[in-house]
Amino acid sequence: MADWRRFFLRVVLLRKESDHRDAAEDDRSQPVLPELTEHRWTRHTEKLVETSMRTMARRLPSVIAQSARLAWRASRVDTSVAIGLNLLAGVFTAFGLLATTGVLTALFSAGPTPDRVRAALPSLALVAIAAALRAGLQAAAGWAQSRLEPQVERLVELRLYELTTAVELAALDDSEFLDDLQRARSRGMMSAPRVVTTAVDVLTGAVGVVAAAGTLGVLHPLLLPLLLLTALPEGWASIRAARMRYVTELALVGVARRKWILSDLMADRRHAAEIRSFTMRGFLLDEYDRVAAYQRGVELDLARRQTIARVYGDMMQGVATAGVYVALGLMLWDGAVPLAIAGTAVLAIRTGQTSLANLVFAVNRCYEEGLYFGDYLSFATQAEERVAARALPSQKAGTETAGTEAPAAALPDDFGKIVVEDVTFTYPGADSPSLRGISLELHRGEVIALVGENGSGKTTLAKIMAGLYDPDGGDVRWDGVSLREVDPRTLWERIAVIAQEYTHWPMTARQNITMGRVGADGASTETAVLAAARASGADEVVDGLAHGYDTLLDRRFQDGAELSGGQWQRLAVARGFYRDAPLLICDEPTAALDARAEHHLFERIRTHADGRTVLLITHRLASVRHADRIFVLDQGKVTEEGDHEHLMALGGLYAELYSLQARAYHAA
Ligand SMILES: Nc1ncnc2c1ncn2[C@@H]1O[C@H](COP(=O)(O)OP(=O)(O)OP(=O)(O)O)[C@@H](O)[C@H]1O
Repeated sequence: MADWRRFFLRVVLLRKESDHRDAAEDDRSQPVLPELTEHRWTRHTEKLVETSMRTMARRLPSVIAQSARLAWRASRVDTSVAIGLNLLAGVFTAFGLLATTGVLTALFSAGPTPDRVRAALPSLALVAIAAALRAGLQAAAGWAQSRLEPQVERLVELRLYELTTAVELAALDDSEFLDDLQRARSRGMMSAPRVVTTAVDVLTGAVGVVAAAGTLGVLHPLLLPLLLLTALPEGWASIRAARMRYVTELALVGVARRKWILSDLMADRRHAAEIRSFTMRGFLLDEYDRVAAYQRGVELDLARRQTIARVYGDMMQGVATAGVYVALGLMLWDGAVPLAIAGTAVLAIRTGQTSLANLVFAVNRCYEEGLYFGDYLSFATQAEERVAARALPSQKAGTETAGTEAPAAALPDDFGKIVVEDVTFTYPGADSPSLRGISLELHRGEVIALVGENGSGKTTLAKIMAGLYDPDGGDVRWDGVSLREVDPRTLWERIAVIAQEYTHWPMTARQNITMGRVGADGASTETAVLAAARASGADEVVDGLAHGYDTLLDRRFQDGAELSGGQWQRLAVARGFYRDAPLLICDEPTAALDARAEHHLFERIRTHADGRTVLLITHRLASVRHADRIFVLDQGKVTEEGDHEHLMALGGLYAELYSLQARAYHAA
């Protein structure tokens, strides 16, 4: 944005704010919480405020081309019908106007009235046929246009979610990427059908203008500029009203965000208990009222100024129309145009006026939606690039996203040894590495424990071993096969992860265990579900549910059940056991479990969880003393390694932490 424009915009906004402060009825017009405006969320509004009609006209073709491509992909038939019928309707508009000349010529000719009317009938029939055909074509084109909307919507939504579920996990730790995703998901995705609709509106308006202008050109070349003269004031008024809306939106961005946050706090079930116990109701309602009062003031002012702009527009249009009629009168007087042509010209000018005003409005909307749709497109391109960068060579050939071809290297179904070699990793945007050269080995059938203080890197290492992040340096190999060389999905087929932060899936208890993976037949799936539930203690939870395994676990739905934190964790553990995977990664699997359930689970893990290899992360050190080997992590490095006895004899961090916990139990 040019500096002077930035300055001007700021002055406009500051002036508006001070106006509102002056006009405030009481001190409730200003919110008391801090400002929530963020530039990156307002960039398009700023752009719209400063965009001139010329810039819009210059950039519009590329927006229209984008929307045409999108519409074409969504439905070739509906796109062709919407465009083709609109063009045809334009032909009939022009045809109907020209036929009107015939009607008027007959009516204005000399002779008795019945004869004149009879003479006008053939042209009148043509006018009626043209009008009926035009209306029919426009209705059919409108139908195709509205059919396009849901198809475009489906296309862009599916594409977005294909990408969000395919990008590597690290992308979702990148705040820039997350911001772009938010923009694409909220306004960008919504704009896709709108950009297509408004592009068709631009076409409809343009066809109407061309039809009217063409007719006027045929009637008399001087009539053409008259059309522009009368239509411009209304176009000016509608653009000006839209600009005012953008400026107001810009000024209210912070206010609107605060309103959403407050309404979410007051209406969401998660906050309900705290609002009551901390007696926050009055404070929140008061703040909401202040924000709403401020917003109302600004919006009422907008309505007033928009009305004034429209009244000016209407007045100017009235003057221009009067001027046109005077000019037409003079042309008639002068004999430059016959009366019938002048009559048709009046009709053509009215048709052209409406179409031109619609066109200007549609151009403005199409450009606006195009800017937001641009967010969607740039996010999709960015995400596609990320997916392609992660894809293996064989996956890249001929595929847009990862996931349709065979992996470059085959991962063994089971393994003899997993080697982690000198792994380093820094989260996107983080200042320091979370892992600094970690090396360890896991042998088939072992129980390996990772221990260490908060933030030492245990979960990060587990995620790298689970193929959720690629290490920056070093490697993880399954019997010599590097995880970098395999399709991560083949790895995910061979591991089960009981994560530290797991999802409370709003599905049935059974689906929470199977997670879409069902066995060869219903009976074997049921047996596996029951075994996994027994192993984790989830069977006791399910026994207490109204519909057993078919109970929906979400209170937002009818008959949905609410589970406690520990009950959810039992289900998460059952999910891990249900996946019959050779490697089981358990990250704090007992944090919410009661003592009995915890003991039961660790017993199973100690006995190798039915033959699996287990990577266990826990702070309950009493539970790791039976692990085959224990790795102690400190600030992203392995500082101690060995079995319990060895580490206790070493007298290092493990011994210190273990003794601390042991003392706490014996203190009483
Ligand atoms: N998504 C993330 N983005 C940036 N930094 C992260 C992210 N997740 C973890 N970290 C950082 O990486 C370091 C290691 O975190 P990690 O979760 O691996 O520790 P941990 O040993 O599992 O801790 P805890 O015992 O508390 O679960 C920490 O300093 C943490 O702040």
